[in-house]
Amino acid sequence: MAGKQVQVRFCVPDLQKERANCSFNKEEITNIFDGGEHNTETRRKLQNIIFSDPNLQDPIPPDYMSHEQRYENELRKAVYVMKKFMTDPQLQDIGGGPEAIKWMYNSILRHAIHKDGNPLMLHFGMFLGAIMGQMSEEQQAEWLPKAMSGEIIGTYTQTELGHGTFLRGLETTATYDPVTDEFIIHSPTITATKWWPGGLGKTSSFAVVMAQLHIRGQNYGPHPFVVQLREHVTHASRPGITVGEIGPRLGLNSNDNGFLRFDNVRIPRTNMVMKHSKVLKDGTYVKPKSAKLSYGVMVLTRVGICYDVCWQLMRATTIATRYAAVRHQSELEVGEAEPQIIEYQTQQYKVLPMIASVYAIWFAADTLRHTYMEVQKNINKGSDLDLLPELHASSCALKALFSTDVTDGISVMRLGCGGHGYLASSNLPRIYTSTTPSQTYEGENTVLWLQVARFLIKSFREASKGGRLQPSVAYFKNHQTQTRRITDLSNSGLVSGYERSVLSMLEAVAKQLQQYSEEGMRYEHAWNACSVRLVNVAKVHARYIVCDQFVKALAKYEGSSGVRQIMDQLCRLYMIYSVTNDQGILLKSGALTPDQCNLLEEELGELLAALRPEAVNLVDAFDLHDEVLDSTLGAWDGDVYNRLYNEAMKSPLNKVDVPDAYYKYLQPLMKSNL
Ligand SMILES: CCCCCCCCCCCCCCCCCCCC(=O)SCCNC(=O)CCNC(=O)[C@H](O)C(C)(C)COP(=O)(O)OP(=O)(O)OC[C@H]1O[C@@H](n2cnc3c(N)ncnc32)[C@H](O)[C@@H]1OP(=O)(O)O
Ligand SMILES: Cc1cc2nc3c(=O)[nH]c(=O)nc-3n(C[C@H](O)[C@H](O)[C@H](O)COP(=O)(O)OP(=O)(O)OC[C@H]3O[C@@H](n4cnc5c(N)ncnc54)[C@H](O)[C@@H]3O)c2cc1C
Repeated sequence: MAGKQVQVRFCVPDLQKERANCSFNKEEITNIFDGGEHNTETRRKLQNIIFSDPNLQDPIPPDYMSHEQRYENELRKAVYVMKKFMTDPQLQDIGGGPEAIKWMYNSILRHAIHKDGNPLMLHFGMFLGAIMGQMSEEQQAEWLPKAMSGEIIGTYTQTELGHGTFLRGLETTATYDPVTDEFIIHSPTITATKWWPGGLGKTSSFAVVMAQLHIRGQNYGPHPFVVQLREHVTHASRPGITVGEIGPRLGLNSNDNGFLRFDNVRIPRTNMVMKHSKVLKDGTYVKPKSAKLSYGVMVLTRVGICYDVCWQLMRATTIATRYAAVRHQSELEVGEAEPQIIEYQTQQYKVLPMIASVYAIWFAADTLRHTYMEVQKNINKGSDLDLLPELHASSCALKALFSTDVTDGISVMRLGCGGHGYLASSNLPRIYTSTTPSQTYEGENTVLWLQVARFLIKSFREASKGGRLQPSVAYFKNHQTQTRRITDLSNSGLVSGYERSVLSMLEAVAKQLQQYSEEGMRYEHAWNACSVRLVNVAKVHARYIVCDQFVKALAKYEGSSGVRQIMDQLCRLYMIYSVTNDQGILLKSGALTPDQCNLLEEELGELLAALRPEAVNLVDAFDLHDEVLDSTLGAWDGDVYNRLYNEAMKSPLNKVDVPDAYYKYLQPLMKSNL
């Protein structure tokens, strides 16, 4: 147990001092992020199993491996995990087998086993997600056992060379042939080539393929189909299939992201994924309740990404905070000992708001997950889909906001570790390169912001007509009666300040849209001409949601007073950090005055000072195992300098005193200049 470990494990004196006085129960916080005591126990049990298993160690640091070695090493571990989890009796109490694997890959532990991606990530994420969320019960009975057991490995292939964002523009076709009761899957152009899917290059034997459904010359839009790509046993690509890997990326280089082309590949009609839309044998198309239900796997993944980036921020803040408590530099007072860098207010301003952000993200992600589950329940019951626009808008808003905040936050954590933060052994570079693509995949963020804006403008118009509003925009109902200025600076006052700013921004942009329309501009062009403003208002609305959820989560919190108190401080810090960052917006909308901004900035300084003594304890409470951190700077013992030195010794260049390259290139140059 983390609490007990504190008593017995070695750590450097600086960290001992930090840990000596803790005002709250760390274990209670650990349980929050695990989703309950039982989950904490399960995670720790899994940790003990996987981190003591030599088969899950890397033979050399992955940074020194070739492209092929990295892929092979991660695939080896992923398959080992699957086999081990299928049979290990210790795992039976968490469902054993596939359930245990799913459990692990849906937790922070996946980042500990697979440090730079995992060839089976899309299999466990979107392929299984598509089977469970998009297939009929009959289809699930056929496909789920095969996918769970690893008999087939799949991925989700939607993006093409020519189109990622604009789904309706996909070019891959699935044409129904009623004579043979088959679909013909085809890539008519170079730009129709599927491009990017994880695990597609060399790993997957099957794929869910998004293709334009054509029946008797009519296009019914993009629909998902299951296609076999590789033969059983030999794994050779099947006739009509051209498949391979797309080459090195900024990060996640073990994922074998791939390309895929189809040359009139025939699949049975029943391989269309048919929970929502169907094609009958005679070619009749059965419409879904909403055309957007086939986008459901993306929505689920956007929810998952909110948690995933939160875990990345937990790792980065733990590393940077511990390092800030161990690192001494410069002078606060002339002639005095060099202080821990965490004593500098500017350093506190780097780490503490990011620690607070972890909580903010977690609570908002949890609410989003519940909305997702409610919508799923309604879909399964066949009841109305009223909440679908709310779910779409909130999942777009939070995925876009959190992927941006966390990527930026990780960058700040790296800078906060000075030069050592740039070393691969700090793990901050890899945490960064694994997180930044979340701003692009599963919906490029600008595009998602524009989806949110579309929802906001629609809701704003609805509000002015007194119409029904979705929960996240219920506050629009007051928009005509409210004055803009807020008078109290409490958390609820600041939340209200955000509400008023969103409304003020919406009013202005709606007016501009109207004006362009009156001047004869087509709506789509007017929209484009206002889109920078539209993205801005969507971002402020998203920040409002997160602040609001944080305050609401604490209002419901029933734990100890110590934890409650520290979370109140973190919530306050998050609110003031956000508002002061956005003060231009809040001032412009008239929600705040310059004097109020000054008061908030003063309070921000006081909060940083109040939270400073708790910083290390706060990140300890995330309870991240050293294997999860994988960092010379962030390990629990704080033995930073020995770790840095030992890692440097692993560089292959240090195997010999004088490398061959010297004799080949440098020596001739140096000799010729003698
Ligand atoms: C403690 C428990 C923890 C559990 C945690 C579990 C953690 C799991 C870990 C997760 C790991 C994450 C690792 C992820 C790896 C991911 C790999 C990446 C995979 C991919 O990238 S797959 C490809 C993704 N591609 C995209 O996202 C494409 C983006 N484009 C689109 O989504 C759409 O094309 C777009 C932009 C929405 C436009 O669609 P379009 O059809 O053109 O729609 P319109 O703009 O015309 O709008 C029409 C109308 O429809 C509404 N709409 C659109 N989409 C949806 C939707 N999905 N749902 C509901 N409604 C939707 C839209 O709002 C419009 O409505 P109107 O009423 O205004 O008309
Ligand atoms: C690491 C990684 C893993 C991935 N894994 C998968 C996977 O497993 N399966 C899969 O199918 N795909 C996958 N993708 C693809 C990913 O989903 C797409 O790259 C993403 O949806 C963005 O689409 P795009 O590349 O076409 O970008 P584009 O849409 O071409 O974006 C380029 C620029 O154009 C702008 N833009 C585009 N449309 C608009 C608009 N309407 N309004 C304003 N601006 C616009 C964007 O904001 C952006 O600045 C992956 C991508 C990455 C990076």
